[in-house]
Amino acid sequence: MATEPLSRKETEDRLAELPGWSLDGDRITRKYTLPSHVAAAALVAHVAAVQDELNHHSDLTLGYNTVALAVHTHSAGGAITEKDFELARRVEALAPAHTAGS
Ligand SMILES: C[C@H](O)[C@H](O)[C@H]1CNC2=NC(N)=NC(=O)C2=N1
Repeated sequence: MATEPLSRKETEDRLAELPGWSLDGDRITRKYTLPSHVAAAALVAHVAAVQDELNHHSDLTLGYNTVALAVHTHSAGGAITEKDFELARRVEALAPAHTAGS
């Protein structure tokens, strides 16, 4: 998986395919709302397992009924790379099973 920084246009093109995700400074971010705090914690555990699988570990924050991700690539100097979008797509794919919404 390439870890070169993506251009602004490459980033925006990929974000257009990921509703709910947006650019916040030098990271791509999304916040999910869950039906309960325990459901939110379960989503955190699931995302953490995917992060280990991909060896790509974003900030992952448990709030009250919420889970927030802020993703960039440390090894690319904090830039946004294709690895960030791979993680975002994987999280999008698993979120519906947790009834995670915007
Ligand atoms: C040694 C290991 O491959 C690196 O530390 C990985 C682990 N997880 C990571 N996560 C993120 N977000 N960026 C990285 O550059 C990164 N590098």
